[in-house]
Amino acid sequence: MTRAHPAGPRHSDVLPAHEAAGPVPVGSTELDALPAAVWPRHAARHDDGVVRLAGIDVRELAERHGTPLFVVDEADFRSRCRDHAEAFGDPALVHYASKAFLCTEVARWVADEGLGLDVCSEGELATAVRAGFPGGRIAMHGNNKSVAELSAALDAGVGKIVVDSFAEIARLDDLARRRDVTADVMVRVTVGVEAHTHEFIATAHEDQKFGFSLAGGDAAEAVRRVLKSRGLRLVGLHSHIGSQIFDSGGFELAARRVVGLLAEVRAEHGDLAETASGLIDLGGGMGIAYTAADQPRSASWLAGELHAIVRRECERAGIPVPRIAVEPGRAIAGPGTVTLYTVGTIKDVELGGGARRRYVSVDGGMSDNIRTALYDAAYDCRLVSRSAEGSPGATDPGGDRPTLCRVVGKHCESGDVVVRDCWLPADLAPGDLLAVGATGAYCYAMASAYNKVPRPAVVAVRDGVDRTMLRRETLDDLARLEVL
Ligand SMILES: Cc1ncc(COP(=O)(O)O)c(C=O)c1O
Ligand SMILES: N[C@@H](CCCC[NH3+])C(=O)O
Repeated sequence: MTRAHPAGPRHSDVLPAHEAAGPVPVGSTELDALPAAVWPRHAARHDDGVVRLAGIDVRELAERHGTPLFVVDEADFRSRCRDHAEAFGDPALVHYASKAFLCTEVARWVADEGLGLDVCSEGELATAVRAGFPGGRIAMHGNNKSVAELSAALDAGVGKIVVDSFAEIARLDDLARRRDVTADVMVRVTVGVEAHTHEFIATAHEDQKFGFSLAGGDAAEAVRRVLKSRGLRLVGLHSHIGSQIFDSGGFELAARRVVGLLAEVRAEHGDLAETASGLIDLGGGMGIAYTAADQPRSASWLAGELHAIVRRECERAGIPVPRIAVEPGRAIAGPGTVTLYTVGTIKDVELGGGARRRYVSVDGGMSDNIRTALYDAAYDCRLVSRSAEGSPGATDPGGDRPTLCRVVGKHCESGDVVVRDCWLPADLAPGDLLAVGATGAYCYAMASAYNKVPRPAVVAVRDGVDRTMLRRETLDDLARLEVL
């Protein structure tokens, strides 16, 4: 086991919550700021103090669609697709990891931008198919793909299936031969890298469920079995080390080890130029800024690093340089979306020793954002329906200070926290709109209807126009599975 950069950079997902809130803002300008790395590329606070998203007043959005509301900046999403495509030199080598957020419309955007799509269930695949996503540009993942899922993938003409277990290799070979087709597969390799991220979202250390161990020899054996199977064709090797990663150390180590396996495969099986030597997929995991404390790297920087390391390792091993594919999810979907909430109640709680905490309850919570409860994630939260200017203490350093708040949801759970600590104006009041930034990845995708709270709507905004992509769940929707 190798730990990549054990003392790596600190970022908001690992900061103690009070530190994640940042220093006390000195005035309304700081309270009103929308840190550029965190907020959508087309978010701006206008002179009237109200935030516009792609030119649309957040109060209008709340009025038309209700809150909580996910607002997706379409041009932001698309521009991040392009950033990655340019960085990696070919849009088809960038597979958007649809688990971050997927609906039919988003699948169309990804198709439009020429990217590939990574799916990991029959449901994600069905959404892609419904969108008319070209099957050949889809890759299918999963550590326990069922016969039904593998069959659906073959029927959809999925371009690549990333095999993850010996049972799956046999299962897929059988299904492909029955259909008289050859399935293109990649072997998912567990490279033994402990990525510097939350333990729940690290995926390349040995002790976990994904992939074939490199160190234990299973990866080499998986390659042997694929090469022996008449229904399968090996098109590359795959590694994914985890998610929300800021430094390149883990990716570098993974790349080095995958290239090492590639060299072994060539030594054992000869020149597979048309097949395994052609492609390595280094997965997703690129970190984004959730608060101003986070400093994510650009796609072009990461692409430069990965290309350099793969080239160097291939030269050292004396093998041809493969193409490099990646699967960013969060880095494409995350920063362009915000969640709008309406403040419902405000409560000050004595903590002892004179300390107090202000609980600000909003109309959503852990059902639309489980990441805070699950990973202790930090978020940037702002008052967006008006400026903090005029709020007591916001402009007068001698007056009441901006208040350190905990933004909580409406669920029957004390861990129902949306933003553990953030500074908000002292005069925040019921009816004010708050927005939480960078909620495009793994928020709606992991939403639930806990406490029978309906899931929010998701709207796309672009050039002053808003469009509902997913309508708000209704009480009737919640009852639709009941068999009476
Ligand atoms: C195999 C695979 N690829 C890509 C991703 C996308 O990760 P991220 O959204 O962090 O880029 C994941 C999720 O961690 C994954 O499991
Ligand atoms: N759901 C996680 C990431 C796991 C990604 C899937 N392998 C998150 O919110 O950060």
